[in-house]
Amino acid sequence: MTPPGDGAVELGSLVKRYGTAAAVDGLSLTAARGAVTALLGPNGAGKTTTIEICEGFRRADAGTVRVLGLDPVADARALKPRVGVMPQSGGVPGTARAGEFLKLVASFHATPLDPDALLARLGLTEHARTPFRRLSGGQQQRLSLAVAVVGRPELVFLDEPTTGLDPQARHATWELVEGLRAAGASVVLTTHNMDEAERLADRVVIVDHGRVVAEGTPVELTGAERQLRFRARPGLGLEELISALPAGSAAKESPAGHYLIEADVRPELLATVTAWCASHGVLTEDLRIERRTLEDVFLELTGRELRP
Ligand SMILES: Nc1ncnc2c1ncn2[C@@H]1O[C@H](COP(=O)(O)OP(=O)(O)OP(=O)(O)O)[C@@H](O)[C@H]1O
Repeated sequence: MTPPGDGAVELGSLVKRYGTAAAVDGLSLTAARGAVTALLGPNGAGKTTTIEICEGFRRADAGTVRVLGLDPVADARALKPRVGVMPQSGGVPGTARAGEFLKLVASFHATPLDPDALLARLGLTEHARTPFRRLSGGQQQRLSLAVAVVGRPELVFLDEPTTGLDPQARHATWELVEGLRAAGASVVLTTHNMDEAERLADRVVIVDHGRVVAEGTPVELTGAERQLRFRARPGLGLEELISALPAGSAAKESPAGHYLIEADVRPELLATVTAWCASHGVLTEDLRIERRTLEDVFLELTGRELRP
Protein backbone atom coordinates (compact mmCIF):
# COMPACT_ATOMS: atom_id res chain seq x y z
CA MET A 1 0.00 0.00 0.00
CA THR A 2 1.22 3.48 -0.82
CA PRO A 3 1.04 5.74 2.27
CA PRO A 4 -1.48 8.60 1.93
CA GLY A 5 0.02 11.61 0.21
CA ASP A 6 2.81 9.61 -1.40
CA GLY A 7 1.18 8.27 -4.58
CA ALA A 8 2.17 9.44 -8.06
CA VAL A 9 -1.53 10.18 -8.62
CA GLU A 10 -4.15 10.51 -5.92
CA LEU A 11 -7.78 11.07 -6.81
CA GLY A 12 -10.48 11.48 -4.17
CA SER A 13 -14.20 11.36 -4.98
CA LEU A 14 -13.61 12.92 -8.38
CA VAL A 15 -16.67 14.18 -10.30
CA LYS A 16 -16.87 15.55 -13.84
CA ARG A 17 -20.20 16.30 -15.46
CA TYR A 18 -20.99 17.06 -19.07
CA GLY A 19 -24.42 18.70 -18.86
CA THR A 20 -26.41 16.55 -16.47
CA ALA A 21 -24.49 13.33 -17.21
CA ALA A 22 -21.59 12.46 -14.91
CA ALA A 23 -18.66 11.11 -16.96
CA VAL A 24 -16.72 10.67 -13.70
CA ASP A 25 -18.91 10.01 -10.70
CA GLY A 26 -17.04 9.87 -7.39
CA LEU A 27 -13.88 8.14 -8.54
CA SER A 28 -11.10 7.56 -6.02
CA LEU A 29 -7.77 5.91 -6.75
CA THR A 30 -4.09 5.98 -5.94
CA ALA A 31 -1.43 5.16 -8.52
CA ALA A 32 1.75 4.21 -6.70
CA ARG A 33 5.12 5.74 -7.53
CA GLY A 34 7.46 3.58 -9.56
CA ALA A 35 4.62 1.30 -10.65
CA VAL A 36 2.51 0.76 -13.74
CA THR A 37 -1.20 1.35 -13.08
CA ALA A 38 -3.68 0.31 -15.80
CA LEU A 39 -7.15 1.83 -16.03
CA LEU A 40 -9.56 -0.56 -17.70
CA GLY A 41 -13.19 0.07 -18.50
CA PRO A 42 -15.80 -0.18 -21.25
CA ASN A 43 -16.16 2.61 -23.84
CA GLY A 44 -17.44 5.75 -22.18
CA ALA A 45 -16.52 4.59 -18.65
CA GLY A 46 -14.67 7.85 -17.93
CA LYS A 47 -11.02 6.80 -18.31
CA THR A 48 -9.93 9.52 -20.74
CA THR A 49 -11.81 12.19 -18.78
CA THR A 50 -10.04 11.06 -15.60
CA ILE A 51 -6.63 11.09 -17.27
CA GLU A 52 -7.26 14.50 -18.82
CA ILE A 53 -8.11 15.89 -15.38
CA CYS A 54 -4.81 14.49 -14.07
CA GLU A 55 -3.00 16.09 -17.01
CA GLY A 56 -4.56 19.47 -16.20
CA PHE A 57 -6.44 19.58 -19.52
CA ARG A 58 -9.83 19.46 -17.81
CA ARG A 59 -11.06 20.65 -14.44
CA ALA A 60 -13.02 18.42 -12.13
CA ASP A 61 -16.40 19.66 -10.84
CA ALA A 62 -15.71 18.15 -7.42
CA GLY A 63 -13.17 15.99 -5.60
CA THR A 64 -9.43 16.14 -5.10
CA VAL A 65 -6.58 15.61 -7.58
CA ARG A 66 -2.91 15.38 -6.62
CA VAL A 67 -0.28 14.57 -9.23
CA LEU A 68 3.22 14.08 -7.80
CA GLY A 69 1.76 15.82 -4.75
CA LEU A 70 0.76 18.91 -6.76
CA ASP A 71 -2.39 20.39 -8.30
CA PRO A 72 -2.38 19.76 -12.08
CA VAL A 73 -3.94 23.15 -12.89
CA ALA A 74 -2.47 25.49 -10.26
CA ASP A 75 0.97 23.84 -10.42
CA ALA A 76 0.98 23.21 -14.18
CA ARG A 77 4.34 24.93 -14.74
CA ALA A 78 6.08 22.91 -12.06
CA LEU A 79 4.58 19.67 -13.32
CA LYS A 80 5.18 20.13 -17.05
CA PRO A 81 8.85 19.05 -17.07
CA ARG A 82 8.13 16.12 -14.72
CA VAL A 83 5.13 14.58 -16.47
CA GLY A 84 4.92 12.96 -19.93
CA VAL A 85 1.61 12.82 -21.76
CA MET A 86 0.54 10.63 -24.68
CA PRO A 87 -3.01 11.61 -25.62
CA GLN A 88 -5.44 9.24 -27.35
CA SER A 89 -4.91 11.04 -30.64
CA GLY A 90 -1.99 13.04 -31.89
CA GLY A 91 -0.71 15.80 -29.70
CA VAL A 92 1.84 16.75 -32.39
CA PRO A 93 1.29 19.60 -34.93
CA GLY A 94 0.44 18.18 -38.37
CA THR A 95 3.22 19.96 -40.23
CA ALA A 96 5.99 19.17 -37.71
CA ARG A 97 8.64 16.76 -38.98
CA ALA A 98 8.93 13.74 -36.70
CA GLY A 99 12.65 13.98 -35.91
CA GLU A 100 12.77 17.75 -35.59
CA PHE A 101 9.77 17.86 -33.32
CA LEU A 102 11.16 15.14 -31.04
CA LYS A 103 14.49 17.01 -30.81
CA LEU A 104 12.65 20.24 -30.01
CA VAL A 105 10.75 18.58 -27.17
CA ALA A 106 13.98 16.96 -25.94
CA SER A 107 15.64 20.41 -25.86
CA PHE A 108 13.09 21.60 -23.28
CA HIS A 109 14.31 19.00 -20.78
CA ALA A 110 17.42 18.92 -18.62
CA THR A 111 18.44 15.28 -19.19
CA PRO A 112 16.49 13.95 -22.16
CA LEU A 113 16.83 10.57 -23.82
CA ASP A 114 18.74 10.58 -27.13
CA PRO A 115 16.00 11.42 -29.69
CA ASP A 116 17.70 9.51 -32.53
CA ALA A 117 18.03 6.38 -30.40
CA LEU A 118 14.38 6.70 -29.38
CA LEU A 119 13.27 7.08 -33.01
CA ALA A 120 15.29 3.97 -33.90
CA ARG A 121 13.82 2.03 -30.97
CA LEU A 122 10.32 2.80 -32.19
CA GLY A 123 11.12 2.06 -35.84
CA LEU A 124 10.77 5.69 -36.95
CA THR A 125 14.29 6.49 -38.21
CA GLU A 126 13.19 6.31 -41.86
CA HIS A 127 10.37 8.72 -41.12
CA ALA A 128 12.42 11.33 -39.25
CA ARG A 129 11.85 13.92 -41.99
CA THR A 130 8.17 13.09 -42.56
CA PRO A 131 5.56 15.63 -41.36
CA PHE A 132 3.34 14.21 -38.63
CA ARG A 133 0.16 14.32 -40.73
CA ARG A 134 1.79 12.14 -43.42
CA LEU A 135 2.71 9.39 -40.97
CA SER A 136 0.43 6.33 -40.79
CA GLY A 137 -1.84 6.03 -37.74
CA GLY A 138 0.52 3.59 -36.03
CA GLN A 139 3.57 5.73 -36.82
CA GLN A 140 1.83 8.82 -35.41
CA GLN A 141 1.08 6.88 -32.26
CA ARG A 142 4.70 5.76 -31.91
CA LEU A 143 5.89 9.35 -32.32
CA SER A 144 3.39 10.54 -29.68
CA LEU A 145 4.80 7.90 -27.34
CA ALA A 146 8.36 9.08 -28.06
CA VAL A 147 7.31 12.68 -27.35
CA ALA A 148 5.76 11.61 -24.03
CA VAL A 149 8.90 9.86 -22.77
CA VAL A 150 11.84 11.75 -24.34
CA GLY A 151 12.16 14.08 -21.33
CA ARG A 152 12.66 11.15 -18.89
CA PRO A 153 9.49 12.09 -16.99
CA GLU A 154 8.88 10.92 -13.45
CA LEU A 155 5.28 10.15 -14.38
CA VAL A 156 3.82 9.23 -17.77
CA PHE A 157 0.16 9.14 -18.83
CA LEU A 158 -0.46 6.87 -21.83
CA ASP A 159 -4.03 6.84 -23.17
CA GLU A 160 -4.51 3.61 -25.16
CA PRO A 161 -0.85 3.52 -26.26
CA THR A 162 -1.12 0.32 -28.31
CA THR A 163 -4.60 0.54 -29.87
CA GLY A 164 -4.20 -0.03 -33.61
CA LEU A 165 -0.50 -0.89 -33.45
CA ASP A 166 0.94 -3.90 -35.26
CA PRO A 167 2.38 -6.70 -33.09
CA GLN A 168 5.97 -5.48 -33.54
CA ALA A 169 5.13 -1.94 -32.45
CA ARG A 170 3.04 -3.29 -29.58
CA HIS A 171 5.97 -5.29 -28.26
CA ALA A 172 8.32 -2.31 -28.69
CA THR A 173 5.84 -0.19 -26.70
CA TRP A 174 5.61 -2.80 -23.94
CA GLU A 175 9.38 -2.95 -23.69
CA LEU A 176 9.54 0.82 -23.49
CA VAL A 177 6.98 0.87 -20.67
CA GLU A 178 8.89 -1.88 -18.83
CA GLY A 179 12.06 0.19 -19.28
CA LEU A 180 10.34 3.26 -17.81
CA ARG A 181 9.31 1.29 -14.74
CA ALA A 182 12.81 -0.22 -14.40
CA ALA A 183 14.15 3.35 -14.42
CA GLY A 184 11.81 4.20 -11.53
CA ALA A 185 9.15 6.15 -13.44
CA SER A 186 5.45 5.88 -12.63
CA VAL A 187 3.13 5.00 -15.50
CA VAL A 188 -0.64 5.38 -15.70
CA LEU A 189 -2.13 3.88 -18.86
CA THR A 190 -5.51 3.00 -20.26
CA THR A 191 -6.08 -0.02 -22.43
CA HIS A 192 -8.76 -2.30 -23.82
CA ASN A 193 -6.20 -5.06 -24.22
CA MET A 194 -6.47 -7.34 -21.20
CA ASP A 195 -3.29 -9.23 -22.07
CA GLU A 196 -1.46 -5.93 -22.08
CA ALA A 197 -2.81 -5.07 -18.63
CA GLU A 198 -1.88 -8.51 -17.29
CA ARG A 199 1.61 -8.23 -18.72
CA LEU A 200 2.44 -4.64 -17.81
CA ALA A 201 0.41 -3.55 -14.84
CA ASP A 202 1.45 -3.79 -11.22
CA ARG A 203 -2.05 -2.66 -10.36
CA VAL A 204 -5.24 -2.72 -12.39
CA VAL A 205 -8.17 -0.39 -11.74
CA ILE A 206 -11.45 -1.29 -13.43
CA VAL A 207 -13.72 1.69 -13.99
CA ASP A 208 -17.36 1.65 -15.03
CA HIS A 209 -19.92 4.47 -15.13
CA GLY A 210 -17.28 6.86 -13.80
CA ARG A 211 -16.47 4.84 -10.68
CA VAL A 212 -13.94 2.24 -9.63
CA VAL A 213 -15.61 -1.17 -9.57
CA ALA A 214 -12.54 -3.27 -8.72
CA GLU A 215 -8.82 -2.87 -8.22
CA GLY A 216 -5.84 -4.99 -7.36
CA THR A 217 -2.87 -6.74 -8.87
CA PRO A 218 -3.78 -8.87 -11.90
CA VAL A 219 -3.36 -12.00 -9.74
CA GLU A 220 -5.56 -10.58 -6.98
CA LEU A 221 -8.28 -9.82 -9.51
CA THR A 222 -8.17 -13.12 -11.35
CA GLY A 223 -8.02 -15.06 -8.09
CA ALA A 224 -6.28 -18.27 -7.20
CA GLU A 225 -9.00 -20.60 -8.48
CA ARG A 226 -8.04 -22.80 -11.34
CA GLN A 227 -10.12 -24.83 -13.73
CA LEU A 228 -9.43 -27.83 -15.93
CA ARG A 229 -10.25 -27.89 -19.62
CA PHE A 230 -9.93 -30.64 -22.17
CA ARG A 231 -11.28 -31.74 -25.51
CA ALA A 232 -12.55 -35.26 -26.15
CA ARG A 233 -15.26 -37.01 -28.11
CA PRO A 234 -18.69 -35.42 -27.56
CA GLY A 235 -21.27 -36.84 -25.17
CA LEU A 236 -19.16 -38.14 -22.29
CA GLY A 237 -21.26 -39.14 -19.28
CA LEU A 238 -20.48 -36.16 -17.09
CA GLU A 239 -22.80 -37.23 -14.26
CA GLU A 240 -20.65 -40.27 -13.73
CA LEU A 241 -17.43 -38.25 -13.94
CA ILE A 242 -18.72 -35.71 -11.40
CA SER A 243 -19.59 -38.49 -8.98
CA ALA A 244 -15.93 -39.52 -9.06
CA LEU A 245 -14.78 -35.98 -8.19
CA PRO A 246 -14.74 -34.24 -4.76
CA ALA A 247 -18.05 -32.77 -3.59
CA GLY A 248 -18.69 -29.28 -4.96
CA SER A 249 -17.03 -29.97 -8.30
CA ALA A 250 -18.87 -29.05 -11.49
CA ALA A 251 -18.39 -30.15 -15.06
CA LYS A 252 -19.94 -29.04 -18.32
CA GLU A 253 -19.64 -29.71 -22.03
CA SER A 254 -19.87 -26.55 -24.14
CA PRO A 255 -19.60 -26.54 -27.10
CA ALA A 256 -19.79 -30.24 -28.00
CA GLY A 257 -16.51 -32.00 -27.26
CA HIS A 258 -15.14 -29.16 -25.09
CA TYR A 259 -15.17 -29.92 -21.36
CA LEU A 260 -14.69 -27.60 -18.41
CA ILE A 261 -14.24 -28.85 -14.86
CA GLU A 262 -14.58 -26.32 -12.07
CA ALA A 263 -13.12 -27.80 -8.95
CA ASP A 264 -10.28 -27.51 -6.48
CA VAL A 265 -7.61 -28.45 -9.00
CA ARG A 266 -5.02 -30.59 -7.21
CA PRO A 267 -2.78 -33.38 -8.51
CA GLU A 268 -5.29 -36.01 -7.28
CA LEU A 269 -8.10 -34.36 -9.25
CA LEU A 270 -6.04 -34.48 -12.42
CA ALA A 271 -5.26 -38.15 -11.76
CA THR A 272 -8.95 -38.94 -11.17
CA VAL A 273 -10.04 -37.26 -14.41
CA THR A 274 -7.37 -38.88 -16.57
CA ALA A 275 -7.96 -42.30 -14.93
CA TRP A 276 -11.72 -41.98 -15.52
CA CYS A 277 -11.09 -41.07 -19.16
CA ALA A 278 -8.65 -43.98 -19.58
CA SER A 279 -11.11 -46.46 -18.08
CA HIS A 280 -13.73 -45.26 -20.61
CA GLY A 281 -11.36 -45.43 -23.58
CA VAL A 282 -11.41 -41.63 -23.91
CA LEU A 283 -8.34 -39.85 -25.27
CA THR A 284 -8.19 -36.28 -23.96
CA GLU A 285 -6.68 -33.57 -26.11
CA ASP A 286 -5.56 -30.10 -25.08
CA LEU A 287 -5.80 -30.96 -21.41
CA ARG A 288 -4.89 -27.83 -19.51
CA ILE A 289 -5.18 -26.18 -16.13
CA GLU A 290 -5.92 -22.50 -16.28
CA ARG A 291 -6.72 -19.52 -14.15
CA ARG A 292 -9.57 -17.13 -14.92
CA THR A 293 -8.29 -14.43 -17.23
CA LEU A 294 -8.53 -10.72 -16.57
CA GLU A 295 -10.99 -10.62 -19.48
CA ASP A 296 -13.26 -13.13 -17.66
CA VAL A 297 -13.18 -10.91 -14.55
CA PHE A 298 -13.70 -7.72 -16.58
CA LEU A 299 -16.80 -9.14 -18.31
CA GLU A 300 -18.19 -10.45 -15.02
CA LEU A 301 -17.86 -7.01 -13.44
CA THR A 302 -18.96 -4.83 -16.35
CA GLY A 303 -21.39 -7.16 -18.14
CA ARG A 304 -21.63 -8.24 -21.74
CA GLU A 305 -24.00 -5.57 -23.03
CA LEU A 306 -22.58 -3.18 -25.61
CA ARG A 307 -22.22 0.37 -24.30
CA PRO A 308 -24.13 3.12 -26.11
N1 LIG B 1 -16.26 17.02 -24.22
C1 LIG B 1 -17.29 16.23 -23.90
N2 LIG B 1 -18.55 16.69 -23.93
C2 LIG B 1 -19.60 15.93 -23.58
N3 LIG B 1 -19.49 14.64 -23.20
C3 LIG B 1 -18.26 14.11 -23.18
C4 LIG B 1 -17.09 14.87 -23.53
N4 LIG B 1 -16.00 14.07 -23.38
C5 LIG B 1 -16.47 12.89 -22.98
N5 LIG B 1 -17.81 12.89 -22.84
C6 LIG B 1 -18.67 11.78 -22.38
O1 LIG B 1 -18.18 11.36 -21.12
C7 LIG B 1 -18.24 9.94 -21.00
C8 LIG B 1 -16.86 9.40 -20.65
O2 LIG B 1 -16.01 9.56 -21.78
P1 LIG B 1 -14.47 9.14 -21.74
O3 LIG B 1 -13.86 9.59 -23.04
O4 LIG B 1 -13.84 9.66 -20.50
O5 LIG B 1 -14.59 7.56 -21.67
P2 LIG B 1 -13.46 6.43 -21.87
O6 LIG B 1 -13.58 5.52 -20.70
O7 LIG B 1 -12.13 7.05 -22.09
O8 LIG B 1 -14.00 5.71 -23.18
P3 LIG B 1 -13.22 4.98 -24.41
O9 LIG B 1 -12.82 3.65 -23.91
O10 LIG B 1 -14.30 4.88 -25.45
O11 LIG B 1 -12.06 5.85 -24.81
C9 LIG B 1 -18.81 9.42 -22.31
O12 LIG B 1 -20.18 9.20 -22.14
C10 LIG B 1 -18.57 10.57 -23.29
O13 LIG B 1 -19.55 10.57 -24.28
